[in-house]
Amino acid sequence: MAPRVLVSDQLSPTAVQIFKDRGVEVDYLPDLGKDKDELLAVIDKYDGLAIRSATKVTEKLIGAAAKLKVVGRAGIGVDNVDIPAASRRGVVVMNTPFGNSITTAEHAVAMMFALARDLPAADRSTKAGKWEKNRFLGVELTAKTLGIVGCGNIGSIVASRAVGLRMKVVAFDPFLSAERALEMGIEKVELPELFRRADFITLHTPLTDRTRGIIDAAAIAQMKDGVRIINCARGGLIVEADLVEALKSGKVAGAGIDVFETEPAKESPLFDIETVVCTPHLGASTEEAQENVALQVAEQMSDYLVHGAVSNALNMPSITAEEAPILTPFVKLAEILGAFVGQVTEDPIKEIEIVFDGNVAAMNTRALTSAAVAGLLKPLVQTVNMVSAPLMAKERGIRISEVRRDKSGIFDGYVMLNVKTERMARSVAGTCFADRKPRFIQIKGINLEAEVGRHMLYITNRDVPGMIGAIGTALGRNRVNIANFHLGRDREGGDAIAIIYVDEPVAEAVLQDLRSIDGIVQAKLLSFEL
Ligand SMILES: NC(=O)c1ccc[n+]([C@@H]2O[C@H](COP(=O)([O-])OP(=O)(O)OC[C@H]3O[C@@H](n4cnc5c(N)ncnc54)[C@H](O)[C@@H]3O)[C@@H](O)[C@H]2O)c1
Ligand SMILES: O=C(O)CC[C@@H](O)C(=O)O
Repeated sequence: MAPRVLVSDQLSPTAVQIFKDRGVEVDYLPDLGKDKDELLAVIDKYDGLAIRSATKVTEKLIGAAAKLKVVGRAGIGVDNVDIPAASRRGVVVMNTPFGNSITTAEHAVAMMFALARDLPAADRSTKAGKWEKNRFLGVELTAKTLGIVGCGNIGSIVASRAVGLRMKVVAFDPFLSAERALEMGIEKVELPELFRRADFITLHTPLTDRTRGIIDAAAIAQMKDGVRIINCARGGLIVEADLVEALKSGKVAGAGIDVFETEPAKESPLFDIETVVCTPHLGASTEEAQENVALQVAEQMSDYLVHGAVSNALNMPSITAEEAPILTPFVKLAEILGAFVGQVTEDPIKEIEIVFDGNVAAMNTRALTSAAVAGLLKPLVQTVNMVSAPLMAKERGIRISEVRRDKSGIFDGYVMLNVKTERMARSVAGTCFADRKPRFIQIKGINLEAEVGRHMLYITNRDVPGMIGAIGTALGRNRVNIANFHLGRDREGGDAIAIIYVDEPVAEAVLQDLRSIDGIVQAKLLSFEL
């Protein structure tokens, strides 16, 4: 029987045609995504669901979707899809990472012009017959400083346009290397400096725990008087109440807002402020971008449903059916090693070397490398996947190399990740035993053997008596249950590490408590998707 796909958001007709051409039955019901109950009632009939941002793919919806195999997002952001829930149910989630980047960058640039010359207000006033020539005194963009927060696909396109407009561009992005910034003709700065120097600030990060509320009252206080702020990325990056206050006081001279804390935004205090230009999440809305993303999502979903081929999946590696049983645990291992380094590293990464030792060297190391790089980039680039990770690393000027070598130690095979940042080198190695469970076997050159858990404490300390007791007491005092405790040290009395597998995530206050123990150098909470 032919697979059946539901398109529940507005998508270009190209998508429907492609599904049909590829032998996939398709129901195009572009308003269904807005009606949660109706969607819930019919979703069990479909193998695929093609969406934009209106359809919310919740755990409940996935639970009701008995046949669902793939969700295809015609666009970039997947914050409307519960990916862990989809993964748990074996539903592949795909997006189209580059199809609307130019269009969205152009929207941000359009916002910048609109703010610089007060275009919407001038339009309203002129059409009202007021001819207020003296009221609208704009500012030039030439020679002004644009601060870009998040310089990935879209941010770097905005940068290139702004450079063409003869603006000075400063960018903050932990994954932007100084070399890449130089290549683009922009300056890499830290966030406080960007706030201090920018006349215009534009946001192009995903919405993550680290970026939520990145523009709040405290951030605005550091900015120039009269700064103009643009958000064509995600609502939630700006604390809207704080922005409203700053607009009212005149500290912020204008704001271009395409995305809102709550969408659809039918009302907002921002709407009452004359210097705010709002659009209803139109960043990706051009004929070209919608054509690109519709075509791409329909091709990808059809390929998966008809041939089992996977591309641009956020929760599944691209692996053939034959290699899957052997490779899958090592793909997870590689991703975990990457996630370990990604979570403990704050500097821009310059080099990643992946060593495949023993029997691992004979596997599909490309998939393993992609998984390691995806794991490494994930704490910052939420939507990275195994397909996009190598390209994203390249765009960020990160050099990747692979080393394959014969068995060199007691393990039949293992994977080691050596990462160089601008300031330091890091190394972590792991393997899978017959039980297919990933284990850390070496961190910073220190041997240990630690099964990987969802929540782990990574502690570095001096090798002195009493550390285990002190750590255990601090965790007990804070009612943190220890599932497993692993230790290692480089030499007697030297540097030591502890990897502690805990049942629940640990609060920052507990980490502070641990850090206050004499002899502890650092304590971090790490999370892994298992
Ligand atoms: N308005 C729209 O219609 C529309 C359309 C497309 C994309 N988007 C949104 O635009 C955003 C950017 O998309 P993209 O394709 O450029 O993504 P991307 O992943 O290519 O780039 C995001 C960049 O943000 C950086 N970053 C992550 N955390 C950061 C932090 N704390 N501080 C500074 N930088 C940080 C990452 O290193 C990365 O380079 C996403 O939120 C996406 O959902 C909106
Ligand atoms: O589908 C849209 O209109 C918005 C898409 C955009 O938010 C994205 O993340 O790609």
